[in-house]
Amino acid sequence: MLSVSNISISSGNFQLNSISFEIPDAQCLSLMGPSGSGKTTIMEAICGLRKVHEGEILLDNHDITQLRPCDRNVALVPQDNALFPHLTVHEHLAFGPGLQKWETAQIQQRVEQLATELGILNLLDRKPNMLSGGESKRVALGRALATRPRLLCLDEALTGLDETTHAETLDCIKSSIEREKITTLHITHSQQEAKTLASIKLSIHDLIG
Ligand SMILES: Nc1ncnc2c1ncn2[C@@H]1O[C@H](COP(=O)(O)OP(=O)(O)OP(=O)(O)O)[C@@H](O)[C@H]1O
Repeated sequence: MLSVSNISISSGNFQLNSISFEIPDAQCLSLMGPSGSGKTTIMEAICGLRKVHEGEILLDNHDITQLRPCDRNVALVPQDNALFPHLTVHEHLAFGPGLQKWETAQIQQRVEQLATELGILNLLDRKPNMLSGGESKRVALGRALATRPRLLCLDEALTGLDETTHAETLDCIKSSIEREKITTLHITHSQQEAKTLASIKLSIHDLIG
């Protein structure tokens, strides 16, 4: 469960105060609202990429408010995927488990499991410049899920895909979230995405009053 209590965050002159919300275990919350209203700022604070001046963020009752991003057990899929140009798909999926020093056999098992579930088993030797938009998104999702984080953050993760790929990738994300039983924070402008993924829908206006 994610519990955000009365946090204050700033980006330059932009300031958000007293932001509070909860996401129960294994549920997906879709956060919606106009451009520039602060959705990404909130997500970045939860990921540890932005300083929280007041309040606290609890993940499974563990206070992560001031932890380093890598110590939070939180994974992010950014809008542009941020894949590593020099790494293969296999290396992307193995990246997090490798950093956490998993045993080689465990890493291989997890890579094969995710690649199978995400439908990218045939792409394991490719680098990002040889992937389509939908394939790149699946790789970014696989990399995010690899270490079995406690929270998945999807920041407008499906923007820019054509209609068919969008629908297929949305289904793929929904299946992954359900299979992995992962608590998810999803930022979107799309009612359709929210309807498909979310058990809780929240407008940023509900948070800032
Ligand atoms: N590094 C920064 N320095 C100054 N202002 C910033 C910085 N990052 C974001 N902002 C400002 O903070 C505000 C909130 O931005 P944020 O990206 O959180 O909005 P958003 O709701 O996610 O928007 P969008 O839907 O367009 O992605 C905006 O006014 C933006 O200009």
